Amino acid sequence: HPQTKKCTVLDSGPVTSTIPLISFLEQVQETALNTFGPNNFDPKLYIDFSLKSNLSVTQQAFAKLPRTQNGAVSSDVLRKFIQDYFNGAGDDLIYVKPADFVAEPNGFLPKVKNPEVRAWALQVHALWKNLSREASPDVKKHPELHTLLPIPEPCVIPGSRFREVYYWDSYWVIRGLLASHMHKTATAIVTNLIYFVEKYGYVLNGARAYYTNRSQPPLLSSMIHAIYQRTGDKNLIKKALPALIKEHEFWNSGIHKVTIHDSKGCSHNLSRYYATWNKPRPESSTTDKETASTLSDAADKQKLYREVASTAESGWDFSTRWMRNSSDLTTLTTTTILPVDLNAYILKMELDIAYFAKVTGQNNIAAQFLEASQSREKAFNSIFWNEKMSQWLDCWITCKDDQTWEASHQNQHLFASNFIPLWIKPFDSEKVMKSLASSGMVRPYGIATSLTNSGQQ
Ligand SMILES: OC[C@H]1O[C@H](O[C@H]2O[C@H](CO)[C@@H](O)[C@H](O)[C@H]2O)[C@H](O)[C@@H](O)[C@@H]1O
Repeated sequence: HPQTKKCTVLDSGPVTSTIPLISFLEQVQETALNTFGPNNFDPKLYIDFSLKSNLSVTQQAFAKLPRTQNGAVSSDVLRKFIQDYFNGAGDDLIYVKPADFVAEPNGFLPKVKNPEVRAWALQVHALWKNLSREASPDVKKHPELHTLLPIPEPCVIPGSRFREVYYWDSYWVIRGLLASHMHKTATAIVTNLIYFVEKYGYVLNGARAYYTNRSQPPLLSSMIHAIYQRTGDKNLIKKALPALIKEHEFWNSGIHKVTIHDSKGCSHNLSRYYATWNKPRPESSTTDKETASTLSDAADKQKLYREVASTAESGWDFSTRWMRNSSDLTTLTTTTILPVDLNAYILKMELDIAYFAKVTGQNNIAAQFLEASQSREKAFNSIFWNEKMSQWLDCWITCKDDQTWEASHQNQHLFASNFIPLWIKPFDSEKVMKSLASSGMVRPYGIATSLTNSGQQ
């Protein structure tokens, strides 16, 4: 709109400072890419190393490595340096057998009768042993040597290159653990996530020092709700409530909060993804620099890095959902999109908090969060709902002034996220179910994230 004030071209958002170890490991990462080449190169491997000696000793040794005229280090020299000065990625996490694991739990999947399927389900159940870890004592004793963050309880990791606990993965981990009757392990996981809220003010993307600039889809209240339904553990709820209220504040204040006016002039408060970072993500630094290499302007690169990190906060990471041009990753514009799923998770958080407060006799809090949920429900109907398509659509926004935004348009492409509100009681609707069923996204083995085969995640 010609009269709309153009938002700042320069990236001026907040940035969380990082530890010196990360900057050093990024140098090692870059050197490794030059030395070993791009084939099978995983930048995250290098940022997950822990140090055998202190940082300055390691830095000095690195600076002294023999280099060719163009600064390259030979493969043999770099391999030896890595062996001498670093512990392997993931070595600072110790395998631990979950205390409540039994090979065949009583009453396990009672409806599954077919012996072959039961045998397979038990094999899947046994995977908990492979995926359970605790931080080595050295992580607590010498945090400056590790990018891994200490957590108070054992955890379950996604596996493979994801060697640490992740926020939203934990939701499905917990659903699985409950099916496996492992309530203690499930409770330990939420204890770790609550610890993050107490320490950082929100749940980190994952338990690494390079994940302290963003969160992930906020499903903590849903995890606690699932556990409570199974165990009736009121102590857990009492302990969790202050953390959940703090997390709610994180998503509804500062950079995450967007006040938007609808077509009738009513204002609504909704939330967006926004990372406090405007550099390449350390765990993907070489990849992000490559993505930004087509941009010549330093300010444009900075803005793109902010969008990249904010997209990682969405948990979807890269998807045409966040791109203006579906074949160009540099057109990511996540921070100017109001996402249906994020706001649905927050609405669920509000309903869960109200419920937990009621269960523990804190009626004022219950009333306050019920009211918040009603306001968000109104915003859903006004900003996200599309009557013609019978689903909710992400809303692209433009900035009106520093405080207020206006809806620019709804993104009419089909995404699985358009249907997330169905998961929450007030939106349970036959009409939307029909539109999901006919969307083309329901496939034999699950729901596709979108209908665009873009090669993105
Ligand atoms: O399963 C763990 C997570 O894996 C993906 O994202 C993570 O990896 C990215 C690159 O290594 C990182 O930048 C991002 O912040 C991490 O969360 C996946 O996209 C996530 O949904 C998933 O939780």
